[in-house]
Amino acid sequence: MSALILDNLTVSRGAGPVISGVSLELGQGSITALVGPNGAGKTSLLESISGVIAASSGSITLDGEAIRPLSRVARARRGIVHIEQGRAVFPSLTVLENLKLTAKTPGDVDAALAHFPELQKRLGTASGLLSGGEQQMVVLARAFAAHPRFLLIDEMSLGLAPVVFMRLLPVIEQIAADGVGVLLVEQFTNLALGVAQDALVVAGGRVGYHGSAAELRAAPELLHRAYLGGAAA
Ligand SMILES: Nc1ncnc2c1ncn2[C@@H]1O[C@H](COP(=O)(O)OP(=O)(O)OP(=O)(O)O)[C@@H](O)[C@H]1O
Repeated sequence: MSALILDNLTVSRGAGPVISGVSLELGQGSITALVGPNGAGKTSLLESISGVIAASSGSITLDGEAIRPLSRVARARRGIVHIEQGRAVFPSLTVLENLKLTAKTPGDVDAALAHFPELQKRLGTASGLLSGGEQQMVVLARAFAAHPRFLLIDEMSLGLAPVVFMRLLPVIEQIAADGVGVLLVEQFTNLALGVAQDALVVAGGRVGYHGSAAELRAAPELLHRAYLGGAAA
C-alpha cells in the first residue's frame, strides 16, 4: 500500500513560516480531515504537498521516494491530485470535455460518472451553465478520472449550502473506500470529521491535534484547544 509521509515540514511565504514542523502519514483508503482557523496554513500545506509552492525544509516522501525536488506535474503523474480552493470547471467546455481533460480512456470517464449519475444527462451542457453543486461534481469527477492515489481537497464546499455539499461527501467516502488517501480541508468541521478517520488540526502553522477524527468530534473542548494552538495531542 502507498504511503505519503511528511516529516518536519516547514513552508515559508512572505515574511516567515506559515507551516512549521508538520509531520503526517497518509495511507491509501482513508480520509484525514485537516481543519483549523482562517490563515492557519491549511492551503499552504496542501500546496506544498502537490508542488504548487516549495517547502523550505523537511521531507515529503511517496513510497519512500523523496518528492520535494519534483515538479507539480511529476507529482501529479505519481498520483497526487490536488483540487485547489476555488478551482472551477472550464465553463465553456461541456461536462464531457471537462472530464476528458484528465481521463486517459473512455473507461475513466465512465468510472467517474458512475459516482454522479445526475451528470449523465448533462454531458453535452457547457459546464458554466450548471449549478454550483453540479460544477463541484464535475470538479470531483475530473479529479477522480485522473486516477489519484492521494487526493488533496481544499474547501470544496466554498459557496455551497451544507445540504449541497452533503451530496458530495458520500462520493469522497467512496473514493477513499476504493483505495485513495484523501486529505480533506473543510470549513464545515463537523461534516469533515464525520467522514474522516483521522484528523489534523493546525493553528498558526503548527499541529494542535493529530489523532482520531471521531474523538475530536466528540470533544468540542479538544477542538477548541487545538484551534487555539495547543500542544500536539
Ligand atoms: N501568496 C501568499 N503570499 C504571502 N503570504 C501568503 C500567501 N498566501 C497565503 N499567505 C499567508 O500564509 C498564511 C497561511 O495561509 P493559508 O491560506 O495557507 O491558510 P488557510 O488555513 O488555508 O486559511 P483559510 O482557511 O483562510 O483559507 C496566512 O498568514 C496568509 O496570509
